[in-house]
Amino acid sequence: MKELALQYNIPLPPTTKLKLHERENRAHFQGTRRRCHSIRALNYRNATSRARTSTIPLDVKEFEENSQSSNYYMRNKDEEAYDETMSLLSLSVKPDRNMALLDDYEMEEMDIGPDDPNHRSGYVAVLGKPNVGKSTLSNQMLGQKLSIVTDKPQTTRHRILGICSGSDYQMILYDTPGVMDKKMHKLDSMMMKNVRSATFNADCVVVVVDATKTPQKIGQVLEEGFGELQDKLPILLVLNKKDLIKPGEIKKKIEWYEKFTDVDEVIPVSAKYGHGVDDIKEWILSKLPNGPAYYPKDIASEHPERFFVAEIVREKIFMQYRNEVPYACQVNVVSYKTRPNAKDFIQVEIVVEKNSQKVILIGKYIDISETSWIEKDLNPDEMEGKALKLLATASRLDIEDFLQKKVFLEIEVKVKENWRQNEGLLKFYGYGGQIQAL
Ligand SMILES: Nc1nc2c(ncn2[C@@H]2O[C@H](COP(=O)(O)OP(=O)(O)OP(=O)(O)O)[C@@H](O)[C@H]2O)c(=O)[nH]1
Repeated sequence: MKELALQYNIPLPPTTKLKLHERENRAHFQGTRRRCHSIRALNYRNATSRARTSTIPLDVKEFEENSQSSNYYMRNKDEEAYDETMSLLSLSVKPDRNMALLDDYEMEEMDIGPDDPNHRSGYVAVLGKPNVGKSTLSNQMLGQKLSIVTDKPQTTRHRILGICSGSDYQMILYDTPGVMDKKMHKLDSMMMKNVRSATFNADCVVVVVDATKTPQKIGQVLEEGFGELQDKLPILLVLNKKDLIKPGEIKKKIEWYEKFTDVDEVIPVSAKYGHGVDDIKEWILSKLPNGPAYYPKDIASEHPERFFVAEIVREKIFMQYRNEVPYACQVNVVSYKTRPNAKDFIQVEIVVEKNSQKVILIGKYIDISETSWIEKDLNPDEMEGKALKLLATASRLDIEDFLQKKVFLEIEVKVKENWRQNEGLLKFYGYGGQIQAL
């Protein structure tokens, strides 16, 4: 009956549909469990009736129409209001725990025990200034790389949701963009708004600071994170990069933070080397409320695969180019086709603000100051036009490693003047708190 309904695209009650989706996912990701980046949020449900392959990207107009209907749905949690065409994933809605309820077969399959009164679950917002190591720490806690890590500040643009599960707990981490002093573009303001909505859902907050820097009050970080929120959440201050300073200095800095900030605890760590990460987990667990899991335990993120594909390409851009160019790039996966007897076909566009940036990305001429990939003994003339090819190869290898399968990757560079100031485009690119679900 359910299969027939799906076949003829007859709307099903949301819960049924969600369960069907879970089964599809389980079959699809057989053998690659830990890499399953499935989606189970409340407002993703109707995307389940579409094929996993999505070829036609939404345009800005369609996006706006859909986001309106999804807001409508959020206001009226009434199944009649469910819009069959919507395929947007809201990053600010906490899923209903009941939506994750599974049948016996699924519980057994996913290694979830029966109702455990001591089970804990909740949301954790990871906040801090740019480049302090938030993404490195989140990746360490998750045990896999979900957020991109570079030596350049402000590389995290979206809130990355990572799910870390154990037999008796589930912590859902929001790795947020670094809190900035100055907001240069509309993009920066929208990113900061998203930082705030991460704490809106959170049960506790982890503020990361750089141990090599002079201690600083964390007021701005908390203000950006909490906004108008009245209730103060438990706050842990993580003194990161302890490997770079002397033990005596660590002690002094811990004392300073304990004395001059209003945090519940200070823990020194070295996220890069995994030192102290278990202490952070232990602190978080002590703050999470009792309750069942929000997501099945084998799921690592709520974001779709195409989101991570775009993030991988963005990371490679940061590694290959210098100065302003990486910051002016927006990466979109415009088409992702899974093909049964061929490699997956992924089409990516990189949007830049000026033609001069496009020229640098493609590598039509080489400006040593803008690129970091050029090797000293290579003649720049020989490299002409090869920059994009190098970028595509580096990206493809990482995407294949991430997806655990071979892909065909095509990258195109486009110019959209001042996209970082264009609110409509920014929302379309996911900075308004909603990303395209497929
Ligand atoms: N030595 C050392 N380096 C670290 C440590 N943690 C992070 N780093 C480095 O610090 C740099 C920034 O790390 P990220 O994790 O990208 O920092 P972030 O806070 O997420 O940065 P934004 O995207 O700007 O918000 C990278 O080069 C990391 O390798 C650490 O414990 N020790």
